[in-house]
Amino acid sequence: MRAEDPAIFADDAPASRRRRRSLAPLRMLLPFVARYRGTVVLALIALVIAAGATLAVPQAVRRMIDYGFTSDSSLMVNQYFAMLVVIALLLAAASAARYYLVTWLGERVVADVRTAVFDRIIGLSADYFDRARSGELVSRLTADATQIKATVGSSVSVALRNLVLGVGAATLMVVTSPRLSALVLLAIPVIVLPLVGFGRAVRRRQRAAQDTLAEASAFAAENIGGIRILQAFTNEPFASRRFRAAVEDAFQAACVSAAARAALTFVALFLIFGSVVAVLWYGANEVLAGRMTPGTLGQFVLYAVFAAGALGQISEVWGEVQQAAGAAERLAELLDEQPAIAAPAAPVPLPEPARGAVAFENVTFSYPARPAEPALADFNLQVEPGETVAVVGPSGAGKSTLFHLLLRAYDPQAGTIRIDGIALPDADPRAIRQRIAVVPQDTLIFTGTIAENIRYGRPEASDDEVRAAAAAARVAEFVTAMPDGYLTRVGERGVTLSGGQRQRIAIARAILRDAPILLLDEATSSLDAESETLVQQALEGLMRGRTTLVIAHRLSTILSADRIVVLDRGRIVEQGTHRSLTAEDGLYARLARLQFEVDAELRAGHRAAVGRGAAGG
Ligand SMILES: Nc1ncnc2c1ncn2[C@@H]1O[C@H](COP(=O)(O)OP(=O)(O)OP(=O)(O)O)[C@@H](O)[C@H]1O
Repeated sequence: MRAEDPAIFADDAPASRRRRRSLAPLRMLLPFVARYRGTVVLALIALVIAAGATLAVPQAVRRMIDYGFTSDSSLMVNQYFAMLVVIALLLAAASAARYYLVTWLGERVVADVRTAVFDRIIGLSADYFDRARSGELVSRLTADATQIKATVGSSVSVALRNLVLGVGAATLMVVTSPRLSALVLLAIPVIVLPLVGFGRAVRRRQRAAQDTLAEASAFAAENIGGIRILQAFTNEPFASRRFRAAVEDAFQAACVSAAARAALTFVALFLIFGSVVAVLWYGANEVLAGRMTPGTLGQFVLYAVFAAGALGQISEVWGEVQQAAGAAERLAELLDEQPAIAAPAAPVPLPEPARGAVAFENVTFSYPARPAEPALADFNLQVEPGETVAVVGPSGAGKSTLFHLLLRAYDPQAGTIRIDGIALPDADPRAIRQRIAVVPQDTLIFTGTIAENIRYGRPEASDDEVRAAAAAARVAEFVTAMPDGYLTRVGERGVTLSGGQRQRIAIARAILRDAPILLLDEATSSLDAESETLVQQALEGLMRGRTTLVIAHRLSTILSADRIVVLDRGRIVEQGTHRSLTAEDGLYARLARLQFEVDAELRAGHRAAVGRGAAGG
């Protein structure tokens, strides 16, 4: 989707709204966690020690109440307090260790998940990106992954700690006073049943909140990406309104989710502590009747508070774990995505040395997004090694589609495409792409230095090779005038460079890549005469000795091509040289009259003006 048509946003539903109730999606994390078994075991040990130390506290408290205060010997009191200090020390050390280990695990796992998801995304083929929205993918990599970090790095450990503590406290409650415990047992269904119901509602609302947030992120990413177009169309108020609406939706969804969670917390805390008060009241009467010591009641109440607190905390993090299950599901969907185009089990190696022969044989292809409309129909074209073929034709004729198919972004539904005699599906797509250099119409410039941007053509190239490519592509001409030379930083997408400069960087990349086949999509944006001459010279250097398919927009390119192929609606309608095709007076002649001659006239006019200016100066 393009930045200039944000209206499409409104019609887009989020990629998936499947609702699942279970925690099963969290299973995807198992292989990631299993890599760090040692840490998991250490964390569990720390967890059990901390829980054990906590559970020892009420024992010490009972002794203190029953014997400590009544005994004449102050030695006993000292002993119990010393015991409490040791317990506190153990508790503190084990809790700190558990905190560190579990946080480490959370950070580690989420780093691994992020890397795995990113690797998977960049390995997917073009048809996936025809459907997907980059903003939403980024939101999954950031927001969803963070959610999982919170879960693995804290919620799960809180839940586990409270589970151990809760079970331990409950057992010790029974040991301390079976009668009071029976009373508590009666209260449990009263507590648990409403919690389960509320938990479901919370989960549903949280996934909704997360989905709306991803919507807002996708919208922001698209519009910031296309900020210049957005501003040029003065669509700021419109975009602002749309974003505000998306953010408000996210806010509303978050509020609903928070309200549900607040209600859950209210119900949980009130029911739990209400029950404790009831039990305490009963126990107090038992003590007054002399059926129980005050220390035992104190111990029981402490265990009950621990058990209740544990249950309360579990109910609180339960929502977070549910939320993480939603996030894990979204990431698992990405990890399960299979690229439509992958290397065969036993790829056929491309012949060495490369010759650069290209053949389209009876190729019929329609884009997956538009299956009824063939972009190429029964298309045949043989390009000899070293030959330059100019492809011309009206907009939408299928010119760029030829490039997509050669690069194996898509597979045709019928026919075969060969490079050096090997059918593309038989080879490794990466091996094919390594034989091809692309100079696109719009050069993608990354944030970084000019040298880094050129090196994109072949990351392992040496500094000298980068410099040589830059010189051949006439990049050197403008780089030497820049304050930091090749180390000058260019803004995101090259906003600090002119169109001609960006094109020359693209050419330098292709020169550095040094591939036998060159796919050149000439820029339509007109350059001034001087830039154009420089770009033209750079291109001539690049095309020499390579098989070149060029989507041509300039007369000079067409005149220097060995052959011109005229495409219309996915078929070749004419072939020949400029001279023969002009004589035919068909589609080419019409296009040439409309486009190329106008170009030539403009240039002639421009040169005359420059000449006059020079003469006058
Ligand atoms: N990713 C895509 N999904 C669906 N249809 C597509 C896709 N890309 C191109 N098309 C359609 O395929 C047809 C051929 O497009 P192609 O980009 O090859 O034309 P072109 O000759 O390069 O046009 P232009 O000169 O305007 O760039 C067009 O009808 C176009 O709308």
